[in-house]
Amino acid sequence: MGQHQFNKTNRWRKTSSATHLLTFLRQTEPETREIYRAAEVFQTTLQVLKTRAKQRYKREVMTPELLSWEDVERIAELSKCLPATHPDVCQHSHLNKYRTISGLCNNRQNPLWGAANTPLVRWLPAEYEDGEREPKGWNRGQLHNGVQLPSPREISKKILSSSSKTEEDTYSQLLVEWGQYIGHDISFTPQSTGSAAPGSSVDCLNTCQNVHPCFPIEGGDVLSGGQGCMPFYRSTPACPVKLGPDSSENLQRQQLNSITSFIDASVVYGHTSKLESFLRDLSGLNGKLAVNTLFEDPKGRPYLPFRVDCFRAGDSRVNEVMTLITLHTLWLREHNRIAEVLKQINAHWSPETIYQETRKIIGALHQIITMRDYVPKIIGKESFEQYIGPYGGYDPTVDPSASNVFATAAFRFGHATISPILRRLNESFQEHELFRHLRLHNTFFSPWRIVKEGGIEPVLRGIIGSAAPAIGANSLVAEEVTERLVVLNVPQYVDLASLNLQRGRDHALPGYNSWRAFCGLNSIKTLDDLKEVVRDHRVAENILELYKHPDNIDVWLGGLVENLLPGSRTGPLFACLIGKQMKTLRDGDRFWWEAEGVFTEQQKSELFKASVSRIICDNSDIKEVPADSFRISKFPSDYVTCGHIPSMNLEAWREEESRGGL
Ligand code: HEM
Ligand SMILES: [Ca+2]
Repeated sequence: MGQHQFNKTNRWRKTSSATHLLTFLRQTEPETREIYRAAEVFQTTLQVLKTRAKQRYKREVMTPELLSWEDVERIAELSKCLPATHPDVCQHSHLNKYRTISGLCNNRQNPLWGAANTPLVRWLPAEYEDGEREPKGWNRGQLHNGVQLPSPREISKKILSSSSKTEEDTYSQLLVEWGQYIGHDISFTPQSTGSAAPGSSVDCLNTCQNVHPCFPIEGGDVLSGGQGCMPFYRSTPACPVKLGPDSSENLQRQQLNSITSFIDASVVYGHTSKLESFLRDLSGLNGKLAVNTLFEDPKGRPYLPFRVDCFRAGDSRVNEVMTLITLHTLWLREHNRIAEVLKQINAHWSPETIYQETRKIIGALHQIITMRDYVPKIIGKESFEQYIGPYGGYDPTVDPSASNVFATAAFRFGHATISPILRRLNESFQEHELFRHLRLHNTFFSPWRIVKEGGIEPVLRGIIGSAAPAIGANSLVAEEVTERLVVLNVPQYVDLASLNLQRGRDHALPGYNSWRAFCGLNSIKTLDDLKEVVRDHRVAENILELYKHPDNIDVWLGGLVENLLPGSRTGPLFACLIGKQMKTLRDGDRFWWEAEGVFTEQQKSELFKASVSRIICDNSDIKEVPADSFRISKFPSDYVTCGHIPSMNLEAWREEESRGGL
């Protein structure tokens, strides 16, 4: 612990509770902001014209009825919101060796597929209230299937929020944490901020009216900040990917994914050159990532670098919870460890080659751990075979972009698996004497706790040494996140379950039944049908009582309460949607670790030896681990020493000097 620490500590004390600190967190990159400002101008212009037309003709008028395609193109041009042109640089041979940082050109025919700052794709058409951009629930009093939609906060309180969670007996907390971590490699949907909407002077924190970009959540309770509703910012719109008579879908509001959808360790390296440069140790000439220059852990191991007083990593959500910081820190260390070994093996490699080769390995490890160790436990072995199956090589016809329903509903299944307690364990895997367990809300945006409270080890032991919460139909989303969640730009507690439901409506996701049909599952027509598929009869009754019509059930809620498939943590709908998405992320990725020509056979067999347990052994003070850290094991009887955990032999990366690097 350096002497700097104490000065820094005071600074933390003063600022950690201040809301302005939050503006440094979950921040979107300037590139993303520019894109969504243009999209806001474009969408707002169309909206204004549409509203005028509605007043005049006394009915809903769709944009193609109102404007010619030339008009639309002109508006897009003036808004600087033209479809992104395809760069014709994708044939360059240097794009064969390593991924671009933005994901561009992964697919040579469709360079934007899976790239950062492209729209979330639709697997089913959007269902806006006005057909184009007003979400369901926007026009109060508007009926859906003859009834009004229930308020997300009411649904949350009556069905989702739970004060207790039981533990399950198979998996460790790592299964939950890996879900959040890898979700942050796949999608990040940026939100508009109050100032983003051109010409709008409305402050979303102080209004209960639906005025772009504010879509406040009604429900007059304690979370409403005294004004009767909870603030909510709509997700930013995307610019159209195509304009022309056959692309009316592009005139509908679409949402952005600001990061690469590929499982490419963008969580570690970022998704823009600027961020990547910040994260690299360019002056060290060693291919490593930059580390924190003010603090290191008690054993001299590095922390993530700071920006202001928060950690900075490839994904801006890193500070949200201490468990995320812990996983990010492990990967930073693993990069630097591998880079060092590769430099020893290939002394002739340039720093750039060391960096890129290490990045390639780290990307592959993210893919292996996700697809081999994580996904089958989530959707079950049978669904894995049904929706994903064995690898058959790169398929350039597959679009690997994240789908809207995956990011906005299916992969948020994880919110029902959040533990209300963060366990911090000592070397005997008992509650730490100095750093006690914490209620989850005390771990939000608390990077200082890692530095001041024993480094990552107490949290890491808690992640592998405590059981994941069981998923019960009547104990769904922990009160720690329905009553005490902290998010960017909102200086009061918010409710994650309400945000998820409102987000689904904001994005115009079709209802639960439409998605069941998409997955070939039967339609729910009656209470008895619902009772068949939902784990708990009382929950099924409550749902129909609130929604009144089964077609209105929000997809996130419906998916969440389904009977779990055997040996899985999801019901049939989410297993289908997650399975389909994972398949596209694998088959549509030219750099998938198993794709031909990406790694040699020998390298592949080394990569396959990797595991989270090994990464913990190599990059922390923990020297006894479970053989499989995703499974809960008894300490010490079922733990093994690190010497028994297989590790990659990086000799497989040795290259003759003549073949050179970059
Ligand atoms: C302590 C744990 C967690 C917290 C505090 C948290 C919090 C949040 C918040 C605030 C959002 C944005 C909500 C909105 O306004 O729409 C979000 C989005 C999301 N979360 Fe979580 N989450 C946690 C765990 C998880 C887990 C375990 C998973 C999955 C296994 C997950 C998957 C997602 C996904 C897929 C999104 C949407 C990402 C995007 O496209 O922007 N989260 N989460
Ligand atoms: Ca990614």
